[in-house]
Order: sequence, then C-alpha cells, then structure tokens
Amino acid sequence: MGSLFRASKTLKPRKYLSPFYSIKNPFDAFGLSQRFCSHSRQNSKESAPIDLSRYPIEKIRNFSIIAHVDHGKSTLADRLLELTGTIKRGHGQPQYLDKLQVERERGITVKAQTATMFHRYKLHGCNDGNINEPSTFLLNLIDTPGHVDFSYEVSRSLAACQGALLVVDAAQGVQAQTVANFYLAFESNLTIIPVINKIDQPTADPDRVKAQLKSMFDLDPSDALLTSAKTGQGLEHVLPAVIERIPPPPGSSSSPLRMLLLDSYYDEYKGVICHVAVVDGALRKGDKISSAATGQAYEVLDIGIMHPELTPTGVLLSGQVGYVVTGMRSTKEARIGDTLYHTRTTVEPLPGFKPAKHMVFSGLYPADGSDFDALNHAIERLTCNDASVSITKESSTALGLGFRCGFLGLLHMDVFHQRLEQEHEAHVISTVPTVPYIFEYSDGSKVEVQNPAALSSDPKKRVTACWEPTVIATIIIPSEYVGPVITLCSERRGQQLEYSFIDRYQQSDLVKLDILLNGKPVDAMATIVHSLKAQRVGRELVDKLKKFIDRQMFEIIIQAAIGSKVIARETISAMRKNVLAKCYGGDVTRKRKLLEKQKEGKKRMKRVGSVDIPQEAFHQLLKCMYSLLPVAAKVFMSAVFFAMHANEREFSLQPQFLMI
Ligand SMILES: Nc1nc2c(ncn2[C@@H]2O[C@H](COP(=O)(O)OP(=O)(O)OP(=O)(O)O)[C@@H](O)[C@H]2O)c(=O)[nH]1
Repeated sequence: MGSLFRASKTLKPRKYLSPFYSIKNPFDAFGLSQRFCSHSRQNSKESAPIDLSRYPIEKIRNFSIIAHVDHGKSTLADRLLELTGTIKRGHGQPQYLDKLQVERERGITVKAQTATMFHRYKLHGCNDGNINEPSTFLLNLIDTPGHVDFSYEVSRSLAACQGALLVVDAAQGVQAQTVANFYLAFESNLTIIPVINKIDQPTADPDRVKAQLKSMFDLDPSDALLTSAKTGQGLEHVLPAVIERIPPPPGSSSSPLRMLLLDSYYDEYKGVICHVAVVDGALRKGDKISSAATGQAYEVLDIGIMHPELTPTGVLLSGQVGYVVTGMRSTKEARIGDTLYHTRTTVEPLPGFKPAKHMVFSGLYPADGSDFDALNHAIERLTCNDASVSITKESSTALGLGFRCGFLGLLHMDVFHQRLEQEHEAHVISTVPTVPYIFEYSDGSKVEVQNPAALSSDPKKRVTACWEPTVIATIIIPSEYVGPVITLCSERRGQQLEYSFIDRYQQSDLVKLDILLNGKPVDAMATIVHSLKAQRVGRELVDKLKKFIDRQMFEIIIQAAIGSKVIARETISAMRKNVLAKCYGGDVTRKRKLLEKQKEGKKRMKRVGSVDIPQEAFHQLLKCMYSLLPVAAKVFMSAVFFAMHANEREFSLQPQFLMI
C-alpha cells in the first residue's frame, strides 16, 4: 500500500504547547464544551439580559482582524476582549478565540470567530441623550486565520464587516498574507486601519513598516496604530480608531428582513447553529424564516450574540451579527452564503460568497471498512463547520466505500483529518493528495481526473493528451533573494513570465540641500532632495529647527540653501539668560549651584560653530527628513512572475513573500 498513508499520525504541538494538551478531554478544560452545548459562561453570571434595542445601527461597528500568520491577531483580539470586559484579564487561556483543539495544538487560527463587545466612548454627534456623556457602542470583532489555506474564512468574514484592522508585525513587516488579505479587504471596500504590532520586540522597526504600508498599499503612515498586544502598549487607541474611522453597517431596520448565513456548526442538542449577519430588518425568537437557497421554512428557536459564548437576546436587529437556531440538521440545509428572510415576504437575495476553489483532492476511507456510516456522519457534521471542503462519494477496490474530498491546500487537508479524529472520533485512511488533471482519450472524450484510479485502462480508450492546472504566481521579494527564488521555481517546473523591479532607479533632478546656522553649514543636516521639493523641504526643516533651538545670547540665523542660493531663512533673536537674576544677596554656594546647573544643561547640547543645538532638534529634524524622503528610496523590491504547476506550488521562502 505504498501510495497510501495514514492521516491520523500523532501530532506534536508545533509552536505552542497548551497547558491542557495532556488533559483527556481538552474541550472541558477550556470550557469549550460550552460551545457545543450552547451554555454561555457569560449568561450564567449575568443577571439582566442584554437589550439589543439600545444599539441602533449608528452605534454598531463590525470589523475583522486580518494579518499574515503569527503577526498577533488572536493575541490582539484577547486584549480587546479584556479591555471591554468581555473576558476576564488573565483568563488563563491565551488566544481565547482559537477554540478548536487543533488550533491550540498547532498555534494557528483555522476558523474565523466572532465576539460581540460593548465599549463606552464619547463620539461627537453620537450620545445617549446627554451630549457630555460617552455612549455605549456594540462592536463585533471577527478574528480570522492568517494561513493562505484558510483565506476562504477571511473572505466570508469580511462580508459581515465594514472595516478591518490590518495587523503587521513590526519586525517582519509586510508578508505574503498581509498583501493577500489587504486586497481582500480593499476589494470589499472596507475601511482599513493599519496596526503595527509587536513594537516591544528589540528588532521592531515601525518606520520601515510604515514605509512599506505606504509604498505597497498607499496607506497613510500617520494612520498606523503602534501596538504591543503582549505588553498592552498603544492598545488604548485601537477601539477609538475602530469607532471613529469605521462606518456603521449599511442597511435599514425598517426594510424586510435579509440575513446572511456566515457560518455554522453542529450542536448535538440544538442541531445546526447558524452564525448570521442581519443586513436589513429585525429577527425575533419565534419568527418564521425561509432559506433563499432551498426554499425551506423554519421557526427561530433561539437567537442571540456571541459575547463571547452564545448569549440569548431574543432578537437581532439590522447591522448586528449573532447566531440563530432553527432546527436545521445538516449542511444541505445550512448553506453558507444563503439569504434567510421572513417567510411570506419577497426580498432580493444577498450576493453570497464566491464558491471555494479546491486545489488538492484526496480520498478519505474509514480505517475500519465497516465504519462507512460513522464516517459519513462525522463528515456531514464537520462540513457544517467547514463549508470550503467538497465531498463526493467514491469506492476503491482496496479500501471499500469512501469519499473524495477537495481542499484548499495541504494544511487545510491535514487540519480536516485532525478535526475528524479529535472532534468526531473518526479514524480515517487518506490517499495521496492530487490536483485535478484533464485527460483526453482517443474517442475524443475529455474528463477531469481527481482520482488516479479513475483513469481509463481500456486499451480502446488511449490517452491522447493531458493537462495539469497552472497558477500564475507573483512573488515579491527583496532584490537580493531573486536568484535563489528563481532557481527554486525552476526546479519545480515553473516558467518565468516576467521579472521587474518594483522600485527601480531613474534619472532624476536631485540637489543637495544645506542647512546653515549663522552662515556655517551643518553637515549632519544636509540632505539630497528632488529640486521640485527643495523649497518645501527647506522651509519645513528651517521651521522645525526654529522650534527646537532655544534662544541664546546672540542672534541665530537658520538658513536652507542649495549651493549659494538661500531658499528659506528664519531668525532666533538674542537673549541673555541671567540664571542669577532672582538670586539676591551673597549666598555664594547657591549661585555656584545655579551656574553649574546651567553648565550641565549646556553639556546636553551639541555646539555647532557658536550655536548650541539640543539633541531633540536633531531627532525632530531626522524625523522630518525621513517623512519627506521618497518612500521608494527606502525599500528595494522585485517582482517575479511565474507560471507554476499547481501541484508544485507549495514551498516556503525566507522571508515568506510568496503570493500565489
Ligand atoms: N513580542 C510580542 N509577541 C506577540 C505580540 N502579539 C502576539 N505575540 C506573539 O506572537 C505569536 C503569534 O500570536 P497570535 O496571536 O497567535 O498570532 P495570529 O496572527 O493570531 O496567528 P494565526 O492565527 O496563526 O495567523 C504568539 O506567540 C504571541 O504570544 C506582541 O505584541 N509582542
């Protein structure tokens, strides 16, 4: 059985060993069984039910946290949940929203998770009656996976949001999934708030990241928030930015109900629990709703929000994100992207989601051939929570009845197997993964082959031609990595289509801009700028210096000049600071002390010619120069365009700048 391997190998935690890893039922240890029996931790301690009618649409903000793998989305989500009191500080379980056992063992998010938070904030024009009081906002946060194999989760989450926090590691900078997720959010017309995280790291370089955000996405560097989800630094600015910059959801509470089915999972007691975004109208417990996809009608048995566990509210209003239980029992009924509406009303269905594109196919068979029904049941339950997998029944002479499954990538496949085992106790054998090929036979017929066993062995039906899928890959990398990356692609039968420098040198009209203090040029302050910008840069530098150089005993003339031509000038008038002025009488020690203090202060200044420049002036000037320099001069990147065969596309790059 050389072509087969067992998926159910022992999995070692890769980077994060949960303290609960060795516990027999980790779900209990995490309180995760709550998720499956719908008991809210929050509920049990909360006396008054949450009244959602207090949150009209202008007080709602729906946002996702998107980023490359490991840039700190889930940790940031933890801090925001703590900040709003949604979970207790030090709840003992890092990455709270990574609820699945597979997520905890692998240290990666594979499922998008929503949590509703409440936050008091004073926003101009939005109050609860008293304009001097802050009002409470309802914030729906969706934490998303970073790995490319789960980007279907990201795109679905974004459909429920009006904004996204684009988290970038301050040391690693923009990476492949930062780019991919930025474009997902950009194409969905979301407000993007850049968050440069992990600024506590010794190698953090937020200015470099700001320059990347500007050059690659045209995001204003001054809009970036600097945070450390680890130490808490800068986090106080995140929710105000969410409330101020992200618009409330569109939609109308007076229109007929239209509700988007975002996600679902199976609960042994309640059946399918649907995560929904109410686009228009309002939904109450007991209402009758219908599915636009199947036409089937249901009664709303339970309804509420994730705060952060299921918390019944009896109602969901326009703009809100929550859950509904309707008695649906399978994925055939709960179709992700479906529109749910009040039975007997007529509405235009919402656009839904693009179907998932399966990249890898593999056969799944019960380890014990007689367990087909149990595997069927487990797959049915799991696909309820992972709509991106395609399932068709197939049979093998060696393995009996099984399924051919389509996945978004190899990691997705691996995670699906692990979840089948851990969450549904299904033991499976999987066949070697393959991409779909197209074969043409001598009788003129063409077939897509996802399973090598399906290839015809009939001598009258010879293969006359075959095709394999290809992806067009754009690889963006620092120029020094181009050589090894081209070799790597060529080794995998990649065909180079194009190669270009993103930031390439061009002939330009550059001038040296000198800064002169009392006629003497200060070499450390000289800069090279484009002639068109020289006047503006010179003026800004001179103004900045005037602000930070104290008046001295003589007049100071600050000039910006190109060669002998002065283009900006400021004067700081003279003064004589007599530190002994208030020192009446003849106390010599006191006078000496004051003079020594003055001398000490002077030591911290840099003397340029006759002028003392405080360190702060140098810092400010450098900052100003940095922001005025052309961004392209700071990052040298190249783009290599490749046509890669789909089954050869997975390889890792250091640094990971691969976009496929
Ligand atoms: N030094 C430092 N480490 C951080 C910070 N934020 C997160 N981390 C660490 O970075 C690692 C990854 O954090 P996660 O929150 O799991 O990252 P993620 O983006 O959610 O990861 P995926 O969901 O797998 O894409 C963890 O070890 C965190 O403890 C930070 O601000 N500073």
